[in-house]
Amino acid sequence: MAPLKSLEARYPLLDSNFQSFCASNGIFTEQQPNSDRLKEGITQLLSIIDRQHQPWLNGLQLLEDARQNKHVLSTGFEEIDKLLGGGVREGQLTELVGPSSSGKTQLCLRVAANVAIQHVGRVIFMDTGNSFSPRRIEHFIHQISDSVLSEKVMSNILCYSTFDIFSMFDVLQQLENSLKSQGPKGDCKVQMLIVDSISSLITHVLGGSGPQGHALMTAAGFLLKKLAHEHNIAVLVTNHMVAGEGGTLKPALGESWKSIPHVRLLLSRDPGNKISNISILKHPSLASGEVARFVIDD
Ligand SMILES: Nc1ncnc2c1ncn2[C@@H]1O[C@H](COP(=O)(O)OP(=O)(O)OP(=O)(O)O)[C@@H](O)[C@H]1O
Repeated sequence: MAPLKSLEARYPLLDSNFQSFCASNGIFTEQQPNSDRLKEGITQLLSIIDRQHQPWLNGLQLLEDARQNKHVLSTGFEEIDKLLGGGVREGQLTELVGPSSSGKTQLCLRVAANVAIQHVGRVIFMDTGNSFSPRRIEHFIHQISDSVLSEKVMSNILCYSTFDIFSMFDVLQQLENSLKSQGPKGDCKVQMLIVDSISSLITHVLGGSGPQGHALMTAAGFLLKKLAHEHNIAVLVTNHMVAGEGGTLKPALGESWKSIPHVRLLLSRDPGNKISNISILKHPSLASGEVARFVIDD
């Protein structure tokens, strides 16, 4: 027990309970107190424990991480990419706010098709309102490129239907477990996670005066940002709009949500007009208020 005990002062986690657990499971025995293999095992165990904690990163390491892992994914719309400095960024939570029929779902489907084609990555689409349309995706794939194999691209877009916030947590947890076990060099990297719409899941639990709804909303935002950051995924969520005071439209997830996403974009389209407008409401490195015009489908 002596070598493990000697580590106790440096690593308080290796307390007497931990040592007894190791001893009772034969991880450490009195017979081999100086075994090199055992020391190696302890070092490995400690590094696993260390990895459970978020490391402190300095500015240089963060810059290196941004350069190597947090790529910008083209949306497939030149005008939006130009507005956003290349597209949506891995590691960030991007929110698309817009009134009903402004084209949020259509834009998500088109972006999903583009990411699966251009970036040869996997896209997870969480459908909360039966809005996912494989036919529409196929249509967009042919629109983007007629030379790609649509079967292969389609098979890289996975759809999960979730109709309440708790099943969304379950799916996100499963996703996190599979990403952890797959490691960074999995066969086909998950590059984008889309939740259309996150507001329809959260507004159900926000009603009433209790604090649980807000806690669930914050937990959902935190989990999405954690997945984005730790697994270098671009997360895109939609937020519908509701009538506020005087009938003016406002995002369904309002004041207490707006600090959660890294990027907030407002989508709008006049009825009967093919041209959509997208403007920056919030961005960590770009000015708000800039607008781009684009056409989702010719
Ligand atoms: N399969 C389709 N083919 C062609 N146009 C479509 C198709 N589905 C939807 N649209 C068009 O796209 C417009 C935007 O629809 P979309 O579902 O993207 O809006 P939304 O912003 O997600 O609305 P909501 O918040 O109500 O879900 C629709 O009004 C319709 O004109």
